[in-house]
Amino acid sequence: MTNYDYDIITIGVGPAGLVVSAMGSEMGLKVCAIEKAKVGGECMNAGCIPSKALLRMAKTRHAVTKFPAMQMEEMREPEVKDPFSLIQEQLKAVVAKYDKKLGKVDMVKGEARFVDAHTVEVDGRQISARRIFICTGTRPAKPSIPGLDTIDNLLTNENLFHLEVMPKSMLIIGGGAIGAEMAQAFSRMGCRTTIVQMDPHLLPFADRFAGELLEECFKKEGIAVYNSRSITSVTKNEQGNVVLTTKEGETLEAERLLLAAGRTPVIDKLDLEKAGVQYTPKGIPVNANLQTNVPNIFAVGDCNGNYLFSHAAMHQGMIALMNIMRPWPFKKDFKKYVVPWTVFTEPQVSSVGLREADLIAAGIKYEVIEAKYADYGAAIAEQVTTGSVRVLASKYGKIYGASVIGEGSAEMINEWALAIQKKIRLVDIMLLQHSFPSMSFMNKSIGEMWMMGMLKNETMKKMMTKMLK
Ligand SMILES: Cc1cc2nc3c(=O)[nH]c(=O)nc-3n(C[C@H](O)[C@H](O)[C@H](O)COP(=O)(O)OP(=O)(O)OC[C@H]3O[C@@H](n4cnc5c(N)ncnc54)[C@H](O)[C@@H]3O)c2cc1C
Ligand SMILES: NC(=O)c1ccc[n+]([C@@H]2O[C@H](COP(=O)([O-])OP(=O)(O)OC[C@H]3O[C@@H](n4cnc5c(N)ncnc54)[C@H](O)[C@@H]3O)[C@@H](O)[C@H]2O)c1
Repeated sequence: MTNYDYDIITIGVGPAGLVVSAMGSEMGLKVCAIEKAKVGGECMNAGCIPSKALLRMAKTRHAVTKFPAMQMEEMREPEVKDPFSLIQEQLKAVVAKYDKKLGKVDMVKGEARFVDAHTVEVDGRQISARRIFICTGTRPAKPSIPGLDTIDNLLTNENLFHLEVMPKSMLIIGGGAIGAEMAQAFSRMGCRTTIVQMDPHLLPFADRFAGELLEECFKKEGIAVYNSRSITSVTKNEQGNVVLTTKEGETLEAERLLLAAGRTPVIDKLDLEKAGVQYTPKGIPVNANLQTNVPNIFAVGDCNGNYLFSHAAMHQGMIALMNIMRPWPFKKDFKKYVVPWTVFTEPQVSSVGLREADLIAAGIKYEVIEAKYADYGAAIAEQVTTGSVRVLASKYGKIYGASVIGEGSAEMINEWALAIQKKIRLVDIMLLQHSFPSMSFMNKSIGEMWMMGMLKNETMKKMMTKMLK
């Protein structure tokens, strides 16, 4: 048997690489983790965590606007000082926690590239392993917009959280998850934000109604949204401001420009050809076990182009690792697990399972059951009446998909994820007591609404009347 330096090498230590490395070493494997930048990857350093820190600050500042409605004296929104240095401080504490988890892992700092299917090179040092996990993530995609390359102070998620001062105004190319979250965060921190995107509604990956509702909320807060736009140029004017023009006739100007127009996999410098690993512009294709076309090489997380979320990356890492330990009949197919997601705007927008468009395309008959926050006593009393829980289900209560827009949605969606994954039906949700007055009580209401619908059916009515007599 060939001797290798390690059982496992992970290239990249973001959420995917962290899970593979930490779990692998906990399982007793000899693990080497290679990271060219910072442990924690995009998520911890330039993605989920700093963006949520900023959103929280923004929410706190914005809360002042709600004072009069709560019988408190009206106040001006407080001046913003230096949120970005605070965020960088907070990140150090977050990353330190994760660093600890890698206690027994041999960490190598540098950029890895393949030498062959079992060997990588980092700064001239060759390291071999029985199995190699590529966990290299993505970087911001750069659409071919005339003039984009001339914007010397272009913002992306990579430098956004290192700003020294809050800009007065910002144009955002993209109305997806990053564009929407950052538009609201910056706007609430006092920066006038404008979204310009080519898709017809915000959060193009969500059901249309979700994007439209979010846009309505954004407009009330003064965030401008331009959908279905074709950007013809971006330039800088004499004042140093960015000027963006569209084919539809707008000329928009702002101090800064944030690019949030999707992602590109970070695979170009890996020398994948030397290992024989196939790839496409969307990422490295993998099978159900997360193996590439070269069986001892795995591609886990964003770099394989499936579901670009941290929880999905971590889950894939766990599944891939479990699969290498399991004999064939017991291997798990990573695509069989549902992937809930949340966009952390206010209202939060969450979804899991099939969307209406998916059901229509597949020719599956479905019913829509919707419970509105505006009809729920606790939400009325707490003044959080925007949004709804909306479930797509069969007539007999099989749950296909759910979205929750509103207060507490990031927590509430996980119940629907469990229901879909474990094939729990609406009757079971109805029969589960939910603490009251939690927002997730509305999940139970959906079960009750479904049952009421069933009882309207003539056959059911007759049956019930007979039984009652
Ligand atoms: C602004 C923003 C907000 C986000 N918010 C959320 C959120 O709220 N929830 C959520 O689920 N997801 C969120 N995401 C997405 C999330 O960040 C990604 O899905 C997640 O980070 C992917 O994890 P990963 O491990 O696959 O890759 P990454 O986190 O990108 O990590 C890849 C690592 O590999 C390293 N690397 C690359 N090439 C090499 C090489 N050749 N050698 C050595 N190291 C290498 C990189 O330096 C990096 O550290 C957000 C993203 C952004 C940009
Ligand atoms: N809360 C979360 O879970 C969260 C938060 C942020 C990011 N993310 C992840 O990060 C990934 C990247 O987010 P993103 O917002 O960059 O991408 P996205 O794929 O969500 O949205 C891309 C946006 O860019 C626009 N766009 C693309 N090219 C354009 C062009 N030439 N002109 C105008 N508009 C253009 C699209 O219309 C769309 O609005 C997402 O896939 C998401 O999974 C997740």
